[in-house]
Amino acid sequence: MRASLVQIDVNEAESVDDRRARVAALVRAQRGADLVVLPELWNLGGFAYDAWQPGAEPLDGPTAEAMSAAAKEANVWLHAGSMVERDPDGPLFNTSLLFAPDGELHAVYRKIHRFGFDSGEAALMAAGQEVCVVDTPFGRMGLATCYDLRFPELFRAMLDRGAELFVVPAAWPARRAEHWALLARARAVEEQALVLACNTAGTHGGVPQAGRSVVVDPWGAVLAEANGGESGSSEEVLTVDLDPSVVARTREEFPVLRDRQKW
Ligand SMILES: O=C(O)CCC(=O)C(=O)O
Repeated sequence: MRASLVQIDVNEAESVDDRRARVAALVRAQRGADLVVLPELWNLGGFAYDAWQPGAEPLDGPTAEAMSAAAKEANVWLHAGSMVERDPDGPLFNTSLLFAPDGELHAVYRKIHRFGFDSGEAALMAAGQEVCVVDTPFGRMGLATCYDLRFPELFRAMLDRGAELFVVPAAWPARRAEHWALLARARAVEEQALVLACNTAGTHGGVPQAGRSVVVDPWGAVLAEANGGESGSSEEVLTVDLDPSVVARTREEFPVLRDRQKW
């Protein structure tokens, strides 16, 4: 299986329309990959709070439409990262979309843990309520978003629903780049799963982004990592070949999950 994680530079110098068109072209350029992954809120910016209300879209809006078409043209599975979704009844959600190679919307995940404490997502968005694990040709895929990475109980809940790989789009700040790298590996080791974590690059909303998109195997080995860190990051397409059967093999060879206690 070939995966391409597109670590997008999100910055205010580029209009949302231009970025949408540029990202669609980047997805189309990944033809030959099996799975393409984009970061969290790449169209408006994870810290561009003022843009969320005016730029929110429904699930059949221009961003979803462009991503569906790009997945189809490239003939890839596309985890299109997340967008600000406007629910017809009012609230905004931070919503991730997974498209199949025929352009069909295969899964929708609304971010459960909102980042920002008393501001940002926590103030402006509603929390998702549904754990999301879906079948794909690469195994059962669990969907989580950015701050969710800090909550192991969500990953256990996905494991209990059969998850074998996790895809995690993010807009994770450079200031906490080491947390990002550590937590991506921790989730892979504790759930004995593959983790594909795609972050944004550049600076938006005044917040430099960590980059360091990463693919981790169930042993915690980093299979590929993009540029970035505490001093900032730039756009990069991270392509990696992986064997999804490593998950079943690892769980059989080193069966720690069998020793779980429930109380
Ligand atoms: O947990 C963190 O340090 C960053 C989380 C975040 O930026 C987000 O969820 O958007």
